[in-house]
Amino acid sequence: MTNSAHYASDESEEHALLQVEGLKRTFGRGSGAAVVLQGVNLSINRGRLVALKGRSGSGKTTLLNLIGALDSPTEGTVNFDGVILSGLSDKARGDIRRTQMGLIFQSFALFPLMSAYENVEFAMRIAGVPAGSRKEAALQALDYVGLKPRMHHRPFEMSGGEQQRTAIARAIAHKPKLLLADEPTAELDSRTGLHILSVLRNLVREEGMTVVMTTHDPAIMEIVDEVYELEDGTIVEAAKI
Ligand SMILES: Nc1ncnc2c1ncn2[C@@H]1O[C@H](COP(=O)(O)OP(=O)(O)OP(=O)(O)O)[C@@H](O)[C@H]1O
Repeated sequence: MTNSAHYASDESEEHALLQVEGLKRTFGRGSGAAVVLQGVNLSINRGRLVALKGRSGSGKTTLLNLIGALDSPTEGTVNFDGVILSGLSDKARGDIRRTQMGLIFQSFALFPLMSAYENVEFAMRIAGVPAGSRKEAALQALDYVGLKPRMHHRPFEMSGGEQQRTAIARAIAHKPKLLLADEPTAELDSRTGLHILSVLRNLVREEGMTVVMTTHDPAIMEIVDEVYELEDGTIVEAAKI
């Protein structure tokens, strides 16, 4: 990032990894338009584990997609590590997402014909990690989530928890600053879900990663540092724990 025009000028906000201001997202136009986010503000510092909660349809995934530069706001800004995402070209935004963020989806979204190792290695190729360091980084990430012994298995040969741990390994292998997870425990039984949460907790505690996840899961509230509650597209409660 060398284009200083995209850097935020406010020195006092320097420490926040993520600063969301006046974020609005409307889908459609005219009388059929759906206003899904109507002015969301939040500020998240490095090394925090953060939950976005709210009932179904409150706008959690929409907000996560905007933070992850998968979508563009109708109004407002997402400032990621000093860079206003909507001020960038599509390519520059994609580069930031691939190299500085990691994404985990509810449905794991693994390539079915690739082993766990190949899934992780392939994602690093996409993230532009040099060939010489991919193998070691993939093994390290798989080891971190406790999956090294099963790394040659393909998704259909793994349990749901193992698939989700593969998805986490894939999302962290390139050492992103920010990990975004959309309902990471939704498809899992409660015990497996707790295991996944402890992996996320450790990533924050031991690696200093910043994690933002959407959830309906009450167990998640037990382990997070901050909770933002969304209702009808606005934050109705923000709690630092
Ligand atoms: N591309 C789109 N076009 C039109 N409406 C959309 C689009 N994406 C989301 N919405 C609407 O925005 C609202 C919020 O959706 P969103 O997925 O952000 O909610 P959520 O809080 O994540 O819900 P859930 O907990 O069920 O996943 C919903 O009413 C949804 O129908």
